[in-house]
Amino acid sequence: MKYVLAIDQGTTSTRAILFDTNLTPVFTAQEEFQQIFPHSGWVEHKADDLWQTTLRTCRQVIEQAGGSAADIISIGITNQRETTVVWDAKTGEAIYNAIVWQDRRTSDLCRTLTGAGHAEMFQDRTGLLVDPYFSATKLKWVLDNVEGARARAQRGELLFGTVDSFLIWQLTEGRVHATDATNAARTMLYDIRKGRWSQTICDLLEIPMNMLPTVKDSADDFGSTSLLGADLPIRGVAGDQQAATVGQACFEPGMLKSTYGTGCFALLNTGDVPVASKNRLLTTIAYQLDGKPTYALEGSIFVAGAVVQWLRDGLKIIQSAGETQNLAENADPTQSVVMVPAFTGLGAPYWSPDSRGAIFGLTRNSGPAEFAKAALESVGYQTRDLIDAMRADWQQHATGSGGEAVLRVDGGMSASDWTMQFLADITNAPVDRPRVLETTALGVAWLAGMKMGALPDQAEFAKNWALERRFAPEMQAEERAAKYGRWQQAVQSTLTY
Ligand SMILES: Nc1ncnc2c1ncn2[C@@H]1O[C@H](COP(=O)(O)OP(=O)(O)O)[C@@H](O)[C@H]1O
Ligand SMILES: O=P(O)(O)OC[C@H](O)CO
Repeated sequence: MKYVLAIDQGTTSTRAILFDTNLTPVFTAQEEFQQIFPHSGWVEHKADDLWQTTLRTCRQVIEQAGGSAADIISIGITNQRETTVVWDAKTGEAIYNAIVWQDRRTSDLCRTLTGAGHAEMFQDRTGLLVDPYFSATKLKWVLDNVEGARARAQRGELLFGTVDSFLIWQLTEGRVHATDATNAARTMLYDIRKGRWSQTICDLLEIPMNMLPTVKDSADDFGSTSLLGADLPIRGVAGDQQAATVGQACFEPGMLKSTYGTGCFALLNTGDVPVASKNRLLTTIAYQLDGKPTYALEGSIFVAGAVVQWLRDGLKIIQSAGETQNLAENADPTQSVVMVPAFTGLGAPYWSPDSRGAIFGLTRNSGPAEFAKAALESVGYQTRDLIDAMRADWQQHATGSGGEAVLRVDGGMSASDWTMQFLADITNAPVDRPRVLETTALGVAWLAGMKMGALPDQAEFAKNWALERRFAPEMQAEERAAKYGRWQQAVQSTLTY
């Protein structure tokens, strides 16, 4: 049997998955690694943990498949995005821990950049809002705070990369320093229209451009590795949310996917047009094939499944995530408890880093069931915020009817039927859950296998997308408006600007 190996290097764990040539996942290995919180709002990973868990999980799946690496046609890498690594160009050793996308240490610097009038320039070039979320200010922080870093970078002794780049460098033993356009688009250093690193931004942030990786297509030649038992080509690379967009076959303008993991990330394909958002969404690259970028509007929510983890690990009112279903079904329908899970600030469309969570509408009878229901509903409300913003941005650009807006969902939390039904109800749009929920790994496996000519082309791949269940909106318009109104009121009162 022949396989494609997908590496999914995520925020809390690394997974290696072997797909057969029908794109069925057949073997999986997964390893969690340490989360480091040195100060409030700081989040780091040991770069070597990201690499070692990658190497180990890859070796484990190959072992599971009978040990023959020669059966692997190609490798694809998908990754937590924005997370920033700076490493020694000779040894590959990181000079500082990986600074994770959730890290807020550069919020003052971002405020200064915005205050100095640079926000528009950043949005024009990169499609992004100036926020600590992205790599640029994290890289500047390393250059400013690790002794001798900037001088060493200027001498060409240090390299920068997002996690994909770091792993490619390690896998190819230093031969390839590259990334793909989707990852580059998350750095806040890349001009998404011109398709090259922005000299203006690098000058402003004093980032030596010689430390930046070469930017390639999402299906491209990223070298090969001989560390897994055979010489294996790396041919697919994409940031995890973009890989999920590909895995969901959202190839037509107007198609929309939303992934529900720890956070939630919705991407709307806008075709070859980089739509500038007027509603505080991000403009990004969904994928780049044959040198041609396909753009997307993205809404990023920092807390989705994480609110369920909080019910389990913080409040301890459930033992497993699945229990929320039963609790929500049995909640008192006369209560209107609203939870705003702004644990680490609010992402799109509010971008309020200093907001904190709040609960409204408690009565003496509010208990675990009402809390669980409010937690699941908060995910639906936040998605509605994004979709309203997307619709507003998209309507100005889309021509023709565009058809019915359908939301394709995936990620761990999309297993929750109750949440998916509420999502359909509150957005007033059908929610489609596919049979394969491993869309992130699937997307990059397809990119890597297709590049080798071993998997179907884009049209054929899109045809194979299969629906498991459609959730159709059932809620009455009046109830929807009343509920969403309460959410809007609640969220407004947590904003700090
Ligand atoms: N049945 C469920 N109901 C509600 N939430 C769930 C359910 N199953 C998983 N989750 C949530 O989904 C998240 C895990 O999804 P996953 O896609 O593995 O996330 P990540 O890739 O971000 O680690 C967890 O936050 C968990 O609380
Ligand atoms: O690793 P995940 O699945 O939490 O995804 C993280 C996103 O890429 C951050 O932008």
